[in-house]
Formats: sequence, structure tokens, C-alpha cells
Amino acid sequence: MECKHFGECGACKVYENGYEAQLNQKLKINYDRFKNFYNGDIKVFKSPIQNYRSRAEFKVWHVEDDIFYAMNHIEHKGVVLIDECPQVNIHIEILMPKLLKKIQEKNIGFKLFGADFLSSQSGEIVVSLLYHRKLDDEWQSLVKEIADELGIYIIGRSRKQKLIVGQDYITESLNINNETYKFNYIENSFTQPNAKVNEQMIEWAISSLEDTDKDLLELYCGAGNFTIPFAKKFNKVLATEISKSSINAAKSNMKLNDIENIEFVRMSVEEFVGALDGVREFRRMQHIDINTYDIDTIFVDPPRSGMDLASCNFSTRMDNIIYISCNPETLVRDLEILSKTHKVVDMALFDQFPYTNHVEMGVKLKRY
Ligand SMILES: C[S@@+](CC[C@H](N)C(=O)[O-])C[C@H]1O[C@@H](n2cnc3c(N)ncnc32)[C@H](O)[C@@H]1O
Repeated sequence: MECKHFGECGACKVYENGYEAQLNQKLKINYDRFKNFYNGDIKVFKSPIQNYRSRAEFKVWHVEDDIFYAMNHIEHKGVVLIDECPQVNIHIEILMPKLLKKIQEKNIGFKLFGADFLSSQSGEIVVSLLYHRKLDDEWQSLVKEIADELGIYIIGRSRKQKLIVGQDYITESLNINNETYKFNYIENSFTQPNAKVNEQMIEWAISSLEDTDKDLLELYCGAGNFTIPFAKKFNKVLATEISKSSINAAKSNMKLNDIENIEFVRMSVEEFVGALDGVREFRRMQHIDINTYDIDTIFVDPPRSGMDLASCNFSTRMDNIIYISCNPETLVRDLEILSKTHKVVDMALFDQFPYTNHVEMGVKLKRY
């Protein structure tokens, strides 16, 4: 396990023991939860025990003339003031107190209620400052000074306003099977929160792909996090996603990695499945001739709500299904449908969210 104190660190030992105990507990719960679908070994992919989160959202709390980072209390009403946060990556952790100090020095804290951080592993950072007031030119010039002094990008957000100081994205490098992939992560769009676990998740998913000369269909592709490292394994890839900013980022990420065989389409899964079945025509699908695709594998990574019934039924037309889930409860519901035609042949637990009850699961299914 990584220790940021570079040695025999008592504090880290305490973290590590607590971490392992909780991870074992999560594993036990999920063996039990999925026992009706799978009784092989669940592969486990661990997180660093601290400094693992590449993005984090805090409230900004005002106490008289002072301001603090804060979070909602988990057990009761009210907030917890935060003076250190070892969960965020080391670059965000170092930045947090410095930024707060600058906000006070430059007097730009009036009606500031939130600060969202997004960082790459190399330390490129964009911070969104959220306000209950209109932001003016004076704010912009003071914030430019802060951004320059701290070497970060800052976005000011208030109702119907988004002011960009620098740029509204960072570029992350992921190491996947000893190759480097670059991704532009756009502020306020979905990105995987735990970079080290994300790398392991993509590697597991690649290892689950069959060698094939056929094509891949991906639903819920985001900014191409899986799509781009997958592309070499397939002749062509068709990938869909509902968010406009994510699909635009996915297209630019494809270019950033010199990949050409992916077609990204902005469509909800519901629209896409309907369009393929001819229920309705969509202009956004007009340039795609689905008959030129020979798809035998589908990869899905839905939000916490899981897939809908129509998309689950649609997926069962494929020989191979790979499902990444950030909510085991909706995964169980969806497996009830998928397992009627497909057998679960492999499962993995990714500890994206240490010290919480949440886990990310990976499932590989093959047609009976
Ligand atoms: C868990 S994220 C995964 C994104 C991507 N695979 C990644 O690893 O970064 C789920 C994605 O599903 C998208 N999404 C949510 N509801 C959707 C829907 N009904 N149809 C298509 N995409 C949807 C979200 O915008 C988000 O990008």
C-alpha cells in the first residue's frame, strides 16, 4: 500500500488495518448478494488507502468572518467543518488550504457556497467556485490573480453564469497495460473518481474481451474512458451516451489518442434501443448504417439506477455482455433478466469508494 509519508507510518498502518477490514466486509456482503448468479471467485481490486479521489465537492461554510470547507453530517442534520481531507489526491489536498487563504486575502468569499475540485494524477487542477451572486469583472480579475499564483484553472458559477479563468478541463493520463492514454476531463461532467482503481477496472474489462474480428457496442460511454482503450481490440466500435459535453469530450479524446474506429453518438439508451428497433427515427443516427456493424459484444456502465428493462432485453441479443456497475442493488435486478439467457462467467469488485459501503462491480456474461 502507498504511504505518502514514505515509510513506517503509524497513521497509515491504522488506515491500512481499517481499510482491509472494511474491504473484507464488503467482499463478504457481495459474495452473498450475487450467490444466485455466480459462485466462483470474485477478483478484488484495491484502492490506495489515502489520497485516492481525483474529484471532490465541498460546501463553503461561513462562520462570522471566517470561511471553512464543510460536508453534510452523515448521521444527523448540520455540517462537519473540514480542516484536512486525506481522501482527496495529494495535489488537491495541498491546494485546499492555500485556495481558502487566497479567497480570504482577495476578499472574494461573499456568497460563495461551494468548491468543486477536479485533478489529474500529475496535478493539473480545475476548481469550480459556486456563488449565490452575479460575478463581475472585478471578481474575474481577482480570480485570475489567484489562478496564476496557484497554477490552477478556476470556473466561477452562479445562476445562468459560467466564467472560465484559464480553461474548463484538465488532461488526465491513464496507464493501461503499460500504455499511456490521454483524456480531457471536462469540469462538471462525469469522470471516474478514483484514478488508480479506474486503471485497474479498464485493465480487467480489457482482459474480459474475447479475441474477435467483430464489432463492439457500448452504452453509457461517458467521455470514452473504456471505449478508447478498447478500440484496438475491435474492428469498429459504436458508443452512445446521453450527455452532450461528455460525447464532445469523447470525440476529442479519440483524436488525442490517434484512434479512428469509434463512432460516438449522443443519444439516451432508451432512444438508441428504440431507433435500432425502428420504433422511431433519429436524426442523430442518420449517418450510421447499423447494418455495417457486426456486433457480438456489448459493454455497459450505467449510472446508479442501472439499465432499463428494454436495454437489458436488447443486450441479451449479444453473445458477450460486460457490465460495470456502481450500484450492486440495481445490478442484481438487471442480472435477473440477463441471466435468463447468459451465464455469469467472471466477477470483480473494484474498491472505488474506500471507507464507504459503496463498491463498483464488474460482471462478464456469456450466452448459454
Ligand atoms: C457511471 S457513468 C459511466 C461513464 C463512462 N463509462 C466512464 O467510465 O467514465 C454513466 C454514464 O451514463 C450516462 N447516462 C445516464 N443516463 C443515461 C441514459 N439514459 N442514456 C445514456 N446515457 C446515460 C451519464 O451521462 C454517464 O456518463
